Amino acid sequence: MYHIQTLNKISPYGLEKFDRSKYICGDDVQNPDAVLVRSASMHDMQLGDNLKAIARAGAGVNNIPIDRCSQQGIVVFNTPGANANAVKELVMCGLLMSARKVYPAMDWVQTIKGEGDAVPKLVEKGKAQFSGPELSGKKLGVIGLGAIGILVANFARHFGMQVYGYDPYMSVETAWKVSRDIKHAISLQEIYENCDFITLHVPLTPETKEMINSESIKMMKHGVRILNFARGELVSTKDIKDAIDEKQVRCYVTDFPSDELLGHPGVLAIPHLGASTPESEDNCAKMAAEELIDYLENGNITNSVNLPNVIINRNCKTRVTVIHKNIPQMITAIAGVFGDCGVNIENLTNKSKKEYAYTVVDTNGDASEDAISKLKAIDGVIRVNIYR
Ligand SMILES: NC(=O)C1=CN([C@@H]2O[C@H](COP(=O)(O)OP(=O)(O)OC[C@H]3O[C@@H](n4cnc5c(N)ncnc54)[C@H](O)[C@@H]3O)[C@@H](O)[C@H]2O)C=CC1
Ligand SMILES: O=C(O)CCC(=O)C(=O)O
Repeated sequence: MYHIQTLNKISPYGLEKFDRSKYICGDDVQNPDAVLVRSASMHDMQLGDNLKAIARAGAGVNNIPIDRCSQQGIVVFNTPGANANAVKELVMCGLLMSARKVYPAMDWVQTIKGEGDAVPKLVEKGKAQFSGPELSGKKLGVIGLGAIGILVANFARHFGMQVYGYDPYMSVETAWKVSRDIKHAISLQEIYENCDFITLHVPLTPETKEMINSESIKMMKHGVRILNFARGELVSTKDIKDAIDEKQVRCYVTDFPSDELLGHPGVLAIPHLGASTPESEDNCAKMAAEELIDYLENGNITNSVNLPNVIINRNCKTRVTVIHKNIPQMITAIAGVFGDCGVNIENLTNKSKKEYAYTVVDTNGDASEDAISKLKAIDGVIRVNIYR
C-alpha cells in the first residue's frame, strides 16, 4: 500500500484518483510515501526517509523546502496553469475594485439602512464620494507572463486597456500565447514609468522578494494602483503603506493580507482567494494526484520543480530509477553495476536539471538486492527506487 498524507483540504475529485485498493490517503497518515499539499508551510516539517514525493496542488512552491527535498531525493511537483483562470478572474475583479471604489461604497450604503423613503435621495447625494476612473484607455503593466500573467494581459485588452508585459525569462512557446498588441516591456522601469495599474504574477524568489519597495515605487506614476495576487513578500509592507499615505500609490489590492495591512486605508485585502474556485481546486487536485500516481507506480516525472521531466512507457519486467547529482561518470557507474551483475539493460534514459539528474533503467532481468546496494553506494547517488 502507498500512504498519501494530505496537508490541506484537497478536492475529492483529485483524491478519488487514488485507487483505494493500493492507496491510503488522509491528513492523519504517518510516515507517508507522498504528501499532497496546497499552501501549508512545510519548512519546519521533518521529511521522513520513506517520503518520495510532494505534490503542490497549485503553482507557488515557496511553502516547500525544495533544497532539502532535492538533497533527500524527494521529487517536488506542482500543477502549472491548473488554477490560472481562477486567478485571472479575481485579478479582473481586483482591477475594477481598485478603480471604482465598489467596496467602500457598499459598506457606506449599508449605513443608511432604516432611512425609509429617504434612501434613494441619500444614495444620489452620497454617491459622489465614490466615483472612480474607467479602465478603458489606461495602461496596465503585467510583471511575469506565465500561466496567469498571460491570461491577465490578454483579457485586460477587452477592457480597452493598453497592456505592457515584462518577463525576461519567457520561453518561445509562452511568447506565442501573448496577444500581438501587448507591448513588450524591456525593463521594469518601463512598466513603472508608464503604467496606471501594475499587477504582479511572478514567483517569490530571492530576486523578486520585495521588488516593490520605496525605490521602485518612486519610479511609478503618481496615483498608481498595484495588484498583488502572487505572494505577499513581493511587496515591502512598510514601503507600500508609506506610499499610500503619501498618495503616491492610490490603492494596493492584495490576496495576502498581514496584520499591518488590514484596516490601512487604500489597502483592499482579500483572504488568498485567487485559486479558490471549485473548478481550479478540482483541476489542481486531479493533476497533482496523477503526477504522484505516475511517479509512485512507474517512476515517471511530470511537472517537477526540482528534477527533470522523464516520461517513458513501461514495458519491461523491472525498472530501476536513480536520483543522483549531476556530475561526471554517473551513467558509467550506474550501467556498470548492471553489467557486473549480469543484467542486460533494455533502455537507459538520463536527464538533468541544474545540480540533479534522474536515470531510468529498464531491464527484463531482475535487480537483485546486491545490485541495489551497489547502486546506493555510488558516490553522488541520492535515492534508488525499484518498480516491478
Ligand atoms: N493568489 C493565488 O491564489 C495564486 C497565486 N499564485 C502565485 O502566482 C505566481 C505565478 O503563477 P503562474 O503564472 O501560474 O506561474 P508561472 O510559473 O506560469 O509564471 C511565472 C512567470 O514569472 C516569470 N518570472 C520569474 N521571475 C521573474 C522576474 N524576476 N521578473 C519577471 N518575470 C519573472 C517566469 O518567467 C514565468 O513566466 C505563483 O508563483 C504563485 O506565487 C499562483 C496561483 C494562485
Ligand atoms: O491552494 C490555494 O488556494 C493557493 C494557490 C496558490 O497560491 C498557488 O497555486 O500558488
